[in-house]
Amino acid sequence: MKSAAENSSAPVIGIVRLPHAGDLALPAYETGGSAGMDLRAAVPEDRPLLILPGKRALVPTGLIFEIPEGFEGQVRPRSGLAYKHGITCLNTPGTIDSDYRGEVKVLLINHGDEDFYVERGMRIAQIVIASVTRAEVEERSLAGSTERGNGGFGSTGTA
Ligand SMILES: O=c1ccn([C@H]2C[C@H](O)[C@@H](COP(=O)(O)OP(=O)(O)OP(=O)(O)O)O2)c(=O)[nH]1
Ligand SMILES: [Mg+2]
Repeated sequence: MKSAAENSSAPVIGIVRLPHAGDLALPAYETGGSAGMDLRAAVPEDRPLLILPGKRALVPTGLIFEIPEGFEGQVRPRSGLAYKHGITCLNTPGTIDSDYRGEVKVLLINHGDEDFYVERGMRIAQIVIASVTRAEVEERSLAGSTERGNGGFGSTGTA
């Protein structure tokens, strides 16, 4: 499989380190076929961030992403953290707009029943770069008829 660097059509994501990112590793695809690049927590080495059961926290990454127009970043949970500790992203997938120039942060929630400490450098979530279609909006007086009509929320049954 081609790496992103070998794939000439791959969008280039600019990344700017803020001072508290220090020498943390930049987001990277962990395997050749990974969809997401893992994001690391830029919390102080000597001050892990405690998330109590049922509570949430905005975790800094120390990074500004410059995503090209036509793409977005989707911040998604890591299944290992969810399975082992009940830690997930509250607003999932988080949306990183291509025109956002602030620090990317990850909103974690502790759905587990034990205290969870976010340590510096911990891989807390992953970011998937996806293309975006921007649509136009057109107001209409009537919606066209379809087989489904207004059926939803289980209207087709379960079996
Ligand atoms: O998990 C996330 C979600 C969002 N953001 C940043 C990037 C994004 O471009 C911006 C706005 O996100 P969103 O549109 O989801 O939030 P909003 O509540 O609609 O805020 P705004 O009014 O600023 O758009 O916040 C993050 O850093 N992490
Ligand atoms: Mg918004």
